Amino acid sequence: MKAEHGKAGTAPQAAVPEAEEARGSQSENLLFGGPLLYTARWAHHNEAFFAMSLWAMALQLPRLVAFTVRLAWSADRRALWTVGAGELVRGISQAISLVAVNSVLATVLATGSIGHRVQAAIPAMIGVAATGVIGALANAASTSGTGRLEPKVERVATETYLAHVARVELAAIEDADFNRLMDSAQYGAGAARRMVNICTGVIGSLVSFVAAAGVLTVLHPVLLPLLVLMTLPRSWASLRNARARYASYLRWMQHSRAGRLLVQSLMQTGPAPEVRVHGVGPFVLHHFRGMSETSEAEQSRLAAGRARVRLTASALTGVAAALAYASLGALLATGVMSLSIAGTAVLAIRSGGQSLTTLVLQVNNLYEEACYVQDLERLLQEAARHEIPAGGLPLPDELSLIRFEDVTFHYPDDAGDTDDTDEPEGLAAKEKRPALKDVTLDIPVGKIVALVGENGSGKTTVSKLLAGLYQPDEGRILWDGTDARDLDRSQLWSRIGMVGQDFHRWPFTCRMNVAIGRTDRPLDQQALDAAATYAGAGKLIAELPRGWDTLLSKGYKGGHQLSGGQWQRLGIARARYRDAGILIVDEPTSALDAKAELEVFDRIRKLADSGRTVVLITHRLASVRHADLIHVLEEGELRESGTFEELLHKSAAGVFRELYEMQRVQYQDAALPGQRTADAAERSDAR
Ligand SMILES: Nc1ncnc2c1ncn2[C@@H]1O[C@H](COP(=O)(O)OP(=O)(O)OP(=O)(O)O)[C@@H](O)[C@H]1O
Repeated sequence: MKAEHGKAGTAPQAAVPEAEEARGSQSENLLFGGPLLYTARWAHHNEAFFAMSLWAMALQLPRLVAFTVRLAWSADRRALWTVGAGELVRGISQAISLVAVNSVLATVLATGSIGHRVQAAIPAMIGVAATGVIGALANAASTSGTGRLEPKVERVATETYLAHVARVELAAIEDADFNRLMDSAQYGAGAARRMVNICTGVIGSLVSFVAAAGVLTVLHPVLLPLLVLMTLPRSWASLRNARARYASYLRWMQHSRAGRLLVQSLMQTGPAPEVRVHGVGPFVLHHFRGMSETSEAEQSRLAAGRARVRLTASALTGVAAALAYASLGALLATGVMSLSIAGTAVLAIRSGGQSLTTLVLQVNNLYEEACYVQDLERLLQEAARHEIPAGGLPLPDELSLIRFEDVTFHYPDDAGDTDDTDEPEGLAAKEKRPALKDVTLDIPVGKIVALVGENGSGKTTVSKLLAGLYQPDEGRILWDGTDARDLDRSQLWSRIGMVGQDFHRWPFTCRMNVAIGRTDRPLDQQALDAAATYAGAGKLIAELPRGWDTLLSKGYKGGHQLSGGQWQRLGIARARYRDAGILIVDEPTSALDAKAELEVFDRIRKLADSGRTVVLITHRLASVRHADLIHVLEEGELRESGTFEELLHKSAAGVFRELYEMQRVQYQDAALPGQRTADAAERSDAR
């Protein structure tokens, strides 16, 4: 995709007026709530445009080439040496060849018998042939070296990118600016790969050009400036076009991503049923076309600009060429230059012109690719800034209490990005409510602690902070008195197992979907079986077409689809296989049948008996009856804490009691025919 934006994901034909772009297309507004184009203001904010000024880029280029060479060095040193040496030899052989050609011409055009002149030119002719052979061999070595090097450089760059991204705090991954950078930087690996190829070309063309320039300067000092003059317009044109492409790419990046999203929504298995039953297909297609047309307009605008710039450059090149050949003619006519020298000069101008044009084009390509490599480099720097700190205080082996102390937390504020004028009015201004406010609560180790409350009350947020995925804005999370910020995070995570509401369904085999809970140990089939039994997934796995080896992803050969409840069992098995001291289970039974739900809660209870801490988030209040401690949250604040009995008998106005009453009534009203409802039983028992 890179600068080409691709359809719908892509960018623009008839120029779209700026004001119209700023308002966004109908599809953008309807589907995404506003225009998707980034404003130049954002780009300035991120120094992207600053870095694109020619002078700034000229200063950056050596550094970015060095960055790529370092990548190549770590990818395959031998191949790098082969490429470097191959290109150097090729360039030198071209230079020697030009000198030899000059010698052949001078000898053949000299005075004397033709047989004698040809005979005298034979050594130089052999020289031309030999340099041709050496050049071809060097070229072959360089080509094969580049072929080996390129994919490795891309792999090393991609690995570096992914390794950095995987090490950043969750808050960074959710941050809109960091996401934009990840978007633009992902093309850096491909660009680094292309830069290797271009760099090798640059070495070759540079050496050839220096040779031709040397010959020209020796022939007559005026020839070299003429040659440079001929190449200038084309250089200007290609640099200008590269800048325009990159600027457009930056601006349309988010639009491209949204376009790809639309395409994928029609291809993936997840939305496939809804796409059909709800007839979403034609709707999405309609908007795909709408977004494509907007981006086609940008492509056309770019193409028109490109054509204009190229036309101007061609005209200027024509004038410069006429000037160069007229000067050569004048030198010949005035007898300043002999015919043989003029012949060599024409050859040198042609060869030097070709080398210089190639050199300029390659430097220009280098410049364009360097823009993307620079994004990659910037991402690595930003990722390092947001990196999860390594090391820290060790966790005591025997923990007794985790305490939230006056914890206030806001999620990374993507809505409040006021730097971007595309922001829908009012959003940024709206004060965001904290997800947690002054929360103080205890999680005694080895106990079952339940978090309950209405949707959006902050239960999952508490569990994520507990798991060290975010840090509080205010307040502290103390692990036996030590602030979690100072603890070694990798140690902290080794103690935690999580089954989130949206735990990931890996498109891998059933075995890997459980074993991925603990990848730092060799695969242990016995432990896998035990975890499956624990989660009540033994029968389900045994009945899968290939048992543990069944691929759990429709759309691949042999892929199998599980039901929501079956996936939930695997999620529980995964957390159990992780075998961590603190287990966080967020709505573990929402998709389970009644029997399975009872079994799961029973097993969760037994975990606490073996000394593990269970943090249980659930809306089924009857299931928290056996919790040692229940925290009730409302609108991000802690309302009540206590045991089931304490909370029920506290007061009629208690939040827990109110929620519990609502659920209890539902079941009582639904008593089976011939059965007494609990209320009726209570009433008659009282009598
Ligand atoms: N990743 C996020 N980024 C921004 N805001 C978030 C994020 N996750 C949750 N929120 C917001 O934080 C608040 C608390 O959400 P949380 O998921 O903790 O609630 P919850 O009690 O677990 O709700 P539920 O019962 O629906 O799972 C909500 O207002 C929600 O919109």
